[in-house]
Amino acid sequence: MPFIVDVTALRKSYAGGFEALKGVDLQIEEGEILALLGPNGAGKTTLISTICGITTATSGTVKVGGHDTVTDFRAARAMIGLVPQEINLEPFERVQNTVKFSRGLFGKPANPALIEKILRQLSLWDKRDSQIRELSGGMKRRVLIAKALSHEPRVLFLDEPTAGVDVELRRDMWEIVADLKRDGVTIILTTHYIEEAEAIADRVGVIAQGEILLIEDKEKLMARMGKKELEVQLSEPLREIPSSLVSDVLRLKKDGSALIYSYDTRGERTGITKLLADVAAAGLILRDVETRQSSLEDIFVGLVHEGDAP
Ligand SMILES: Nc1ncnc2c1ncn2[C@@H]1O[C@H](COP(=O)(O)OP(=O)(O)OP(=O)(O)O)[C@@H](O)[C@H]1O
Repeated sequence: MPFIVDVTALRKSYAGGFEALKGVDLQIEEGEILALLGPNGAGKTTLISTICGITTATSGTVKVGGHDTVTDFRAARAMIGLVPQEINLEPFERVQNTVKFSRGLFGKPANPALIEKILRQLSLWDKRDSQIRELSGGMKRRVLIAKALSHEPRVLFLDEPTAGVDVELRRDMWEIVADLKRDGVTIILTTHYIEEAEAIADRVGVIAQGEILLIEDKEKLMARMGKKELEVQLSEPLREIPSSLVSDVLRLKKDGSALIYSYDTRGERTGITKLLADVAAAGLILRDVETRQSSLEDIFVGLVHEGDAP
């Protein structure tokens, strides 16, 4: 099946010569949720804006639903819904009218039943006659999503949908995204919140300094790069690791209360039995042991940090 979004060798230099995208390739399958993670200034918004045809690429091609976003702009744009980072709504307009108007801009005939469905899905139906200025920040974000969905796009871009919203609303947003996926909408979102990618994405892309450093199925990524740690809590804190135990995979917790042992979950042997025997032989008394899996956050920080290296 052809990709619903197909980006090839995309470059963008802004006036002044700053290269915000340095040859990005990105293929997205219909119906998936892709989370793009990256530090400030990585190029996430530039990438989304270029795919949506709001920013002009310096070179490279973008196809959405098989339509080139330059030579076949209208057909490509009709397939795309974009929820921008900034709230750019008309304060005196009413919710329902704003959403209807957005649909009209795409030359689509009025469809009150669809607008009602969208407003209900986003819990905005009760607010349909409110003026935008009367809404809370979270409600305004929902209106942005409703506008973006009004022309029935197949691909929805959400640029930091939950930046600055409270925990409850963030969870509501995640449910909204899951609902849209069930309706078959492909979703690409940018985020600074790793737990957001962990919670909702099928695939995760990491972008830094205008390049995609990695793009992979979330579960596989976590299994492949995941390391485990064993924390051996001691009954008496230590000042330093006893010489018989010194190794590159063992470190002392800052307060000296525990030894932290890293091991690879894929290895045939974890080395834990030997470690515990060595700990006992060194005369240390254990209080407790705990294991933990490294998170997407550890993976992300490691990658972006590597990207900074000269
Ligand atoms: N119109 C512009 N003119 C010149 N430089 C720009 C312009 N827009 C963005 N940039 C630069 O391009 C780089 C990428 O910006 P972009 O907004 O795409 O990053 P981002 O990953 O979305 O960041 P954030 O997470 O902070 O939103 C930044 O260094 C930014 O300063």
